Amino acid sequence: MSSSPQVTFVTGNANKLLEVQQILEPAGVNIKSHSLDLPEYQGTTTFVSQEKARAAANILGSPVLTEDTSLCFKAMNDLPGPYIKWFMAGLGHEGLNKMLAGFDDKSADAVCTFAYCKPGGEPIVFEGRNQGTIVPASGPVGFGWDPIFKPDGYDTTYAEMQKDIKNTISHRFRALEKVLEFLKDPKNLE
Ligand SMILES: O=c1nc[nH]c2c1ncn2[C@H]1C[C@H](O)[C@@H](COP(=O)(O)OP(=O)(O)OP(=O)(O)O)O1
Ligand SMILES: [Mg+2]
Repeated sequence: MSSSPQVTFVTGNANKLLEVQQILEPAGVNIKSHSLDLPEYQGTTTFVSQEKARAAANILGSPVLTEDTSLCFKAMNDLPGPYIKWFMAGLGHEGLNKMLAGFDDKSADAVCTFAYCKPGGEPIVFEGRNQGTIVPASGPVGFGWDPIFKPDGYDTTYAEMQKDIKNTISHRFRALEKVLEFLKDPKNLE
C-alpha cells in the first residue's frame, strides 16, 4: 500500500495556502507549508512560475510546489496578467474596473500556474484557467480580486460564493487537479 503523498507548498499568501489545503488535503495529500516572500519575476506566466519554483527549491534545498496567479483582461491583450498583484495594490477594485471603462469587452481569464521543482532540477508546470467577467466589487473583501471576478455560468463573484463552491470551479482547483495526478505517482516524487 502506498502512503499518502507529501509536498511542501511555498507561498507568502495565506489565502492561497488555505485554498490549496482545502482542495488537496481531502484528496489525501499531506501538505507542509513554508512562508517565503518569493521574487516577483517578469515575463510569461509560465516563465514566472518556473523561476519561482526554482528559487524556492534552491532556498529550501528540498522539492517544492509554488504557484503564480494571473488575471488576464481580454480587452487588454491579457494584461495585467502576472502583474495583477501590483495593479491590485495600486488601483484597488474600483481602479481595476475603471481600467476597462473604455472597452466593451469586460471578460477576463483567471490563470493559476503551479510549478513543482527539485533543487537543481527543471520545474514542471501545471496550469488551470477559468473564464469570467470583471464587475464592480461585490461580496466580502477577503482574498485579492475575488470581489470583482464573476466566473462564467454563475450569478455571483468569487467573493460571494461559499468557499466550497469556489474550490470546485476555480482556476486554482483546475490546476490542482493536474497537480494531484502528478503527486499520486510516487515515481514523480523520488
Ligand atoms: O484566487 C484568487 N482570488 C483573488 N485574488 C487572488 C487569487 N489568487 C491570487 N490572488 C491575488 C494575490 C496577488 O495579489 C495576485 C497574485 O500574485 P502572486 O505573486 O501569484 O501571489 P502572492 O505574491 O500573493 O503570493 P506568492 O508568495 O505565492 O507569490 O493575485
Ligand atoms: Mg508573488
